[in-house]
Amino acid sequence: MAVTRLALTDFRSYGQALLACEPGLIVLTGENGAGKTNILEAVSLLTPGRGLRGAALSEMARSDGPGGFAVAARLAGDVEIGTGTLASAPERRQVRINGAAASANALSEWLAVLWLTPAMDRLFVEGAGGRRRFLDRLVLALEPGHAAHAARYEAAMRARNRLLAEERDSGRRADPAWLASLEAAMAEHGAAVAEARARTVTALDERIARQPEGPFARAALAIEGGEAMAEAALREALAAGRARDAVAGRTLTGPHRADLAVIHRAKGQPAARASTGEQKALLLGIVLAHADLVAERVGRRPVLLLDEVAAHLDPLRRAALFDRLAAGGGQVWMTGTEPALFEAAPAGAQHLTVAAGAVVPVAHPSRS
Ligand SMILES: Nc1ncnc2c1ncn2[C@@H]1O[C@H](COP(=O)(O)OP(=O)(O)OP(=O)(O)O)[C@@H](O)[C@H]1O
Repeated sequence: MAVTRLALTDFRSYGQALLACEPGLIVLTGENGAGKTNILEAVSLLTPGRGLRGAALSEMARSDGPGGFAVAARLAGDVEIGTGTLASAPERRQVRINGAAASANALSEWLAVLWLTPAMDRLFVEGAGGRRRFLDRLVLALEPGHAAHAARYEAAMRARNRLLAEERDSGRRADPAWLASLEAAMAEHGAAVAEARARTVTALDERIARQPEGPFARAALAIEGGEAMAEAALREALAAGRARDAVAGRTLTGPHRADLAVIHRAKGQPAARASTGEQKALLLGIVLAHADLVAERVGRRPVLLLDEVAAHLDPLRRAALFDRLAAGGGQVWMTGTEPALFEAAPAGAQHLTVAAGAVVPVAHPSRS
């Protein structure tokens, strides 16, 4: 899996930008605010969801542009995918695959993208939502249908919550058949979501356990909470929980309550208690092991976006990362302010400089 060409139109700081991309390591350097993360965000939008900043679509259109933006990519194998908005509907995401309109969830059939950003440094210490989104992205790379199940589950849950709130506020009984059909949809898609997450976590945990202890601390993974239930049990639990959920104003049972528990394997301690550096190494270890797992199972390595990761690694771990990236293959986008950080990057890496809304190739820093 690789992006071979990336075209941005009125996206963030870019008016027009066109990038011919190599299939291996792509290094983007430039000063603070130059637009490096914007490029990674553009690539992250070629998958379902809101991209690596989790931002609103209207924020992504260039602020002094005409409104609306486009991110278009050619993938290895000459598939064309693209996404963006129109000025007339700045919050409505448009997706095209090979020239035809498509749903955002359909993008996962073509490309899997995983990312690590500075904001994710707090993934283990903040709320479960971020870890769930991270987990779902790991799952999506292995099971492209996951996004559709998750979206249908959420849509049915929102409709049920609304119905229960109306019943509570008006005192008029909601149509029980309508509630039951929403709960049936939640149970069907919720069970599929929980099962797919469990498969991914089990496979990834086993894979990490088999690896020798190395420069990136090994994690043990498990799913906590959310009471993973089979379809029938989830349907019954939802039906039994109507009154309680109406009072709470939200659904209190189901896979939307699950959390990804991460343990520092060697220390047997929750990741949240590990040092900042250890937490980064744990995350990186998970993402690298996952890329190997996907390559083995799906036959294609996901695209990795590593935003400002190199700067936070000591020289030993940085060299180890470059070694692993070179050994694994696959397309990896990395950013940093200093070209010197990438002196030990594998031969064949593509080095680009980002400045003033443009992206230009540069000679490898060690050779310039
Ligand atoms: N919608 C927008 N329209 C125009 N410019 C924008 C928009 N959104 C963000 N920017 C600009 O993009 C720049 C940030 O780019 P980006 O985050 O990619 O920088 P960076 O090179 O990754 O920097 P750093 O090294 O500090 O992380 C800022 O100057 C910001 O003002």
